[in-house]
Amino acid sequence: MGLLVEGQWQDQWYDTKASGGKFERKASSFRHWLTADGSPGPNGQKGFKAEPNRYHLYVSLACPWAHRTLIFRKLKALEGMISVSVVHYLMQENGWTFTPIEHSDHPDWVNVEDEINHQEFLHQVYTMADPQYTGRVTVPVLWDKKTKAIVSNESSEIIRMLNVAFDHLGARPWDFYPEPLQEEIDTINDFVYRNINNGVYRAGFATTQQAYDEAVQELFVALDSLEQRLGKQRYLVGDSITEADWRLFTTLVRFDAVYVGHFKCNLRRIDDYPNLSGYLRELYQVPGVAPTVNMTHIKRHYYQSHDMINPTGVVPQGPIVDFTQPHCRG
Ligand SMILES: N[C@@H](CCC(=O)N[C@@H](CS)C(=O)NCC(=O)O)C(=O)O
Repeated sequence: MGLLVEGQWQDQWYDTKASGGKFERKASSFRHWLTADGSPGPNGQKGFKAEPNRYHLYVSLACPWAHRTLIFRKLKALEGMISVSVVHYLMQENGWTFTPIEHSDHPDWVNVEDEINHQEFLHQVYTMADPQYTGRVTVPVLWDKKTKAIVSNESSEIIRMLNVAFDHLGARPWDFYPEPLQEEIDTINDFVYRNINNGVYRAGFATTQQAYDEAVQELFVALDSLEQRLGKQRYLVGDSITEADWRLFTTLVRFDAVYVGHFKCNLRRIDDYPNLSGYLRELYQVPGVAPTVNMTHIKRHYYQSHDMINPTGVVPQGPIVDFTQPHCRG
């Protein structure tokens, strides 16, 4: 686990000393935009034109942020237009790697290889795009094969691009960010990001009791309020699935298996919330979503990569969770 400083890899963990034991996530660095015609995106940064077979996603199957982009690629039927490389689930002294995984007979086995740039480490892909890059080397990465550039490494923006940029090229016309709902989606996204998506990390990576206590309290107050909300409506915003649901889903699906134990988010399990657990199963059962969830990568990544939290690297066997049970929603 480390970062690049002026293009040089340095192995170091997050520094929480300066922030009183709190984990503070840094903003992503590459913020260009994919658009139908190559015009600049909403943030005014350089636009890249949507073209079939031009773009590539680097993801970790363990990572909740990267998982969002895989779900959008699947549901928007972009698999034939955007290729993918999966990194090894372990993130240690070299960060994300393409080291081959043994046990190819395992049912959750996937090929771990950079078939596009043939690199060994993801940080080498970052320095191909910017030889002087300083910052963290995170997934997901949206890569332009044509100009050998990183379009974006910010998942919330990549899913917005995938939502519309390829529609004229035959993507499935399923709009997860419809105009009349945008304000409400943005509001709930902010709440879910701070308290839940990033809230579990703020709890898990806290290095003082106070920072942990605060994060856990805020996390469960937020989950309790969403439990209420989902008692009155089927989805987070209105009566159809939106981007806000997928952003919450990737945290919920990891919660009982990883965040309860490894990140000590253990006041309650998602399974203890009738509405949230039914909602989670419903989203999991949307055709195409289940194959994007790889519990082997998820559990092994967290329990084996963070050795300051789990020095033995032992991965627990449970809990037994079955997202295929009836969801009883709607
Ligand atoms: N804001 C980014 C966050 C991505 C992120 O933090 N990914 C994690 C994996 S779950 C990562 O790659 N971490 C490596 C690091 O921080 O060095 C996004 O949503 O795309």
